[in-house]
Amino acid sequence: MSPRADDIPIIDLGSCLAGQPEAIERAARELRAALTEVGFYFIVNHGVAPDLIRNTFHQAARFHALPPDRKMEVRIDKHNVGYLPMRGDTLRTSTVQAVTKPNLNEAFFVARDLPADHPDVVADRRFRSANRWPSDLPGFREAVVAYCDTMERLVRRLVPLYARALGLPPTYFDAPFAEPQYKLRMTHYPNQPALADDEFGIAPHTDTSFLTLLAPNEVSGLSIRSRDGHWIEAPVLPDAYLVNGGQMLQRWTNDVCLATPHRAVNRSGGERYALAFFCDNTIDWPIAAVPTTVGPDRPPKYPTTSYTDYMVEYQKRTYDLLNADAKAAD
Ligand SMILES: O=C(O)CCC(=O)C(=O)O
Ligand SMILES: [Fe+2]
Repeated sequence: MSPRADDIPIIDLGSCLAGQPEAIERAARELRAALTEVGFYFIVNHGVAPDLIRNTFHQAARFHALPPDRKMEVRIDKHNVGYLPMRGDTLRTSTVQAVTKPNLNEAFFVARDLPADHPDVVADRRFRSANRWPSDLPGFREAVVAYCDTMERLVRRLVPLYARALGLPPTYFDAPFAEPQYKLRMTHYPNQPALADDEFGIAPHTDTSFLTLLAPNEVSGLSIRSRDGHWIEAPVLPDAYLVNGGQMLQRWTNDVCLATPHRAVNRSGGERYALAFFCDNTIDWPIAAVPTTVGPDRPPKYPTTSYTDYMVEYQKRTYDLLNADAKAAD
């Protein structure tokens, strides 16, 4: 049995990142179990410097401490970058339960920091925009970009394990993840002392991602719905990233891997911040079930899609604010 924190497996990346073949195969076996039975796992010895993580949490707090009008200057746009105000989204897409109340959080979203003269930025290509950085917040952009670069490197080291976990050659995901699409969500959850019935910091949902990297959080509040339907509080495990699969992973694996519902409520008595790095394949890569997850008895459950098509539809259903903007533009 591999180690677990409550019901969530812990995968030690130390020796696999050092390239030991047996360690890679063992981690791949543990990863398969995690992805198919739980949908969440912790990673330890991931190589991300604690100072970098601490500083990125600090940057999240710095951003959210800005006056509201400063934050509204970088209000979220159709590319899903920028500031999402408190109660700015309702997770209507949730298959977990009917969600009617908007989320009690505010968030700042960052994507790959494309230069203003990048052809996709110039063309205003959906989800390939320049980021919306706040003015007069020295060092913020550099720190956040450094964090995203580190997360991207970690994903590059994880995808060979995903390939092995799925019985594929280790290089299988290298090309689809050559330039991954990603979003860093820097979320602020105010303390919620009295919990209204269906009001959450973030309501029960599954992520859209292939994988999400949740930075080690000292403040608890996240719960995960187990397959038998009860909610498990995610333990606070110092220095461990918590990783989960989302809807894109289900599509890539024909539902062999789980997208496990989760939710967060901050009852810590203080502020809670979260750093969620949602990562997907290169924007144009066709998203279809990998060969080891289909067969005569297991036909593909989903039509082939693309990041853009999928996210356009998802956003329409999720973001109140964008919908209001779109209506105003009609
Ligand atoms: O706040 C957390 O710990 C998790 C956040 C989350 O699930 C999300 O942003 O999708
Ligand atoms: Fe999530």
